[in-house]
Parts: sequence; structure tokens; C-alpha cells
Amino acid sequence: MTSPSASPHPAKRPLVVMKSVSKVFSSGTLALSDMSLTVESGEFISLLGPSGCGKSTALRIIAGLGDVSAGSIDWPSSRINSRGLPEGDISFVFQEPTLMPWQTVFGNVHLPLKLKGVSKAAARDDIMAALTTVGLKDFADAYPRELSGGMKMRVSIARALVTKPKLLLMDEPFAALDEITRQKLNDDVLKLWKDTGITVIFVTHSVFESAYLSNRIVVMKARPGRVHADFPLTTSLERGELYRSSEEYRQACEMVSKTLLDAMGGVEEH
Ligand SMILES: Nc1ncnc2c1ncn2[C@@H]1O[C@H](COP(=O)(O)OP(=O)(O)OP(=O)(O)O)[C@@H](O)[C@H]1O
Repeated sequence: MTSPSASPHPAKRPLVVMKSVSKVFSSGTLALSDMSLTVESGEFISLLGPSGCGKSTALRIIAGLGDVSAGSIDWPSSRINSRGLPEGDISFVFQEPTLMPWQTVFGNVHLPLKLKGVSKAAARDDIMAALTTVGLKDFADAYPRELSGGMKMRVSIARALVTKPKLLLMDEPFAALDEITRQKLNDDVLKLWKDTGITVIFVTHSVFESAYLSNRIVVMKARPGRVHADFPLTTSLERGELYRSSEEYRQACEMVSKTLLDAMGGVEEH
């Protein structure tokens, strides 16, 4: 029997809660100080801030690639493994695609599943599905040297998706690409986000990219990093070419740009 106080629609629990996190490196650098951030499932968050403010450090800590000096990272809606991490729920895409040159595209995307003991044969459907998602299903047998920079990054994204994570952490993934390729990949990531409902935290230096992609912007203060501003970014327009040339997008860019400048103490970076 259900208790009279139990709600038929229990409130959704956040995906990850970063509570008053500080990080001091062994060098003595205080990278983060009292940083708190609650991420809901299905959000697309862009994390911006002055160079060196701790964006990558925050992302790496969420991924379990570094420990906290104080505070905590909680996963209220996930099953936690012995390392305190939600097993299989997080994937990371770095700025460099870091592909194994001696492996084909298929072999590279297989890697995370191979590490879990899944054979190529058993992983085939998942690998091909991930490659289809990034538009590379016809390149499964190609080697990284045969691919363009954008294609290599797509392989890296497919490799991150093959484990079907709940959370995709992306650390300036498109910074090294030319503008047209970057815009194309922005559209691909948006489609992926819409189609799969995956949660994304995306570190970028680009005001334009953040305003185009995200439904929430988090701007960090200069080191030691913590949240300076956190606001939603809604639009009545479908994000695409029309949005890129719209007044709404221009205003969103202006707002993000002003907030970023404010976080830097009103002084432009050189
Ligand atoms: N492993 C490390 N050991 C010591 N200091 C580190 C380490 N990693 C980062 N730092 C320092 O911590 C601070 C935050 O670095 P982090 O890379 O997180 O900043 P960021 O905001 O991502 O920078 P950028 O925008 O330039 O990529 C910097 O001062 C950096 O030098």
C-alpha cells in the first residue's frame, strides 16, 4: 500500500552535485575554491571562464580523474562503484582526439568496451551504432591517418558514446578545428544531445559556441575558480542556421560575453 504522503511523481534527483569543492594541487596552486554546481539530467551546460580558472580541473574532478581537497561530488541518481564513481555513466572527450594510430576506427571505438572485457564481435552493434551517430559508419575500417581533423574528433565522440553514458564531459573538443568544421560538429553534438537525452558539460573559450549550444551557461571566476554566474539560455528558435543569424543569438552572445568580462574583473584577456 502506498503511504498517503508518497507523491506519485517523485521529484527527479539531480545527476551530479558538486558541493563546496576546493582543489589544491601538490604544487600549492589553489585551482578551485568552494565551487558548487548541481547538474540536472538532460542539461547542456557550457562552462566558461578566464584562462586558468579551473574549468578543466572541475571537469576532471567530476570525471573522477582527480580528487577533491575539500567538498564532495555526489551522484544522487546513479549506482556508485568502489571508487565513488557512477560506473559506466561518464565519458570524457578531450581537446585532442587521442586515437591509437595502429588501430582502425572500429578498433579505436571498441577500446572502452574492450577494457570492460567485451569482445569485438559482441561489441559490433554498439560500435556501429556509435559510428552511425557521428556519421562515420562507412569509415569503420579506415585508420586515423586517413581521416581529417573533424573526422578524428567524431571518432573520439563515438568512442565516448559507445558505453552509452548518462553524462558526456567535453573539454574544449573543437578548439583545434577550423570554423566551418567546428560549426558542423556543433550541429552534430546538438543533434546527438536532442536524440539521446544525454547530459553534456562542455568547456569552451568560445562565447559563440556556448551561446549556440547550451541551455545553461556557467561562468567561473578567475583562479581560484568558483561559480561567478549561472543562468539558463532559452530560445524560441530551433538551433540551426536561422538561429545563428537571429537577433536572439546575437543577444545571447552579448550576454555571455558581458558576464565573462565581468568574471575577469572587467579586463580583457591578452
Ligand atoms: N596537475 C596540475 N598540477 C599543478 N597545477 C595544475 C595542474 N593542473 C592544473 N593546474 C593549475 O590549476 C589552475 C587551473 O587549471 P585548469 O587547466 O583547470 O584551468 P582552465 O580554466 O581549464 O584553463 P584554460 O582555459 O587555459 O584551459 C591553473 O593555474 C593550472 O596551472
